[in-house]
Amino acid sequence: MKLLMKAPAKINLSLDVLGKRPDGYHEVEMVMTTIDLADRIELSETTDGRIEIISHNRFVPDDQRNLAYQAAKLLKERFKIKQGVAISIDKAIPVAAGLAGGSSDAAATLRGLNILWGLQLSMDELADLGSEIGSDVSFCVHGGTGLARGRGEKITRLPAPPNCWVILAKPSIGVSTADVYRNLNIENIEHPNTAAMVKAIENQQYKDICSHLGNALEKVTLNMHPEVMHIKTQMEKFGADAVLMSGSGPTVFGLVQHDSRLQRIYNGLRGFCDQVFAVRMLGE
Ligand SMILES: C[C@@](CO)(OP(=O)(O)O)[C@H](O)COP(=O)(O)OP(=O)(O)OC[C@H]1O[C@@H](n2ccc(N)nc2=O)[C@H](O)[C@@H]1O
Ligand SMILES: Nc1ncnc2c1ncn2[C@@H]1O[C@H](COP(=O)(O)OP(=O)(O)O)[C@@H](O)[C@H]1O
Repeated sequence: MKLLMKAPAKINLSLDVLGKRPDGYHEVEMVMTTIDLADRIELSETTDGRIEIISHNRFVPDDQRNLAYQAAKLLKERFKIKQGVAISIDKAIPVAAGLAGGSSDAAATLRGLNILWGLQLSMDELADLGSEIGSDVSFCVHGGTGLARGRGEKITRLPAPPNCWVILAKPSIGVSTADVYRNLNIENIEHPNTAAMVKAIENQQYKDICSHLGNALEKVTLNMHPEVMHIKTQMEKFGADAVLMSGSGPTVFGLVQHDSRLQRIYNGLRGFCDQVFAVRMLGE
């Protein structure tokens, strides 16, 4: 049997870091939402018991380092599954971009194998398992919009934000999440207002969402990679309503409601940036 799964990217509308934990991770508060930029994952049952990764993207590992591989291994071992699976990854989400592509592939693999192997696990149980693979996997299991706490694995669902376009531009550099957290100075963080962002979403106030976009990691990545600042400035200049870096970066996203302005921003960015996308939020 074969199963085709959609693995959407996320953006962080708000990302706050509250402190460093004894386990080396950081305590965070993040408002995240999935967007209609997605990898496609095809899961095919095999009888040889092996887990195989098929990917034609040179930045995506095709062995046990792949987060989708780790998701399959976790379920196979925990539930003593004899069958194998071939996982084919058709990559649309830029890699190491702050868009959780790898985490979303892992989440889609968990959701898909839950069906293929008849495990009957709830979304909460799958999200708990996902947190063993990476901090963003729990959110990606649920998708939609959510408030993430802890190291990112404690999820409270939120309603869909009001309709708007999301324009993404990824400079041609990859950023290591671990490096960004390592270079963060805990004493000198500009904290976004998470509660105000949650309220803006609950009240469907697009303008308030725009004014409360904020990311405590942005300054760190901007210092490491000045080209990210250039993209931010250009996106603002071309007329986005609000602009922010997603996650640990380097992808920058802009929000805009009017179609005419969307075209202008898209064309302007394409003039100097190879990877530009205009997508919708997926909502709840
Ligand atoms: C920054 C964020 C925001 O959504 O996303 P990305 O930019 O990676 O998309 C996440 O916090 C990233 O989540 P994820 O990429 O799953 O992180 P993990 O694999 O768990 O951790 C990678 C490394 O980041 C650091 N890390 C991660 C999460 C966290 N709350 N505190 C940390 O200090 C740790 O050094 C860890 O070794
Ligand atoms: N399925 C996957 N897709 C992309 N990258 C993966 C995957 N599995 C493991 N990786 C590794 O994870 C790293 C971070 O990838 P990604 O999830 O795209 O970035 P981010 O954490 O910035 O959102 C990559 O450099 C890559 O080596």
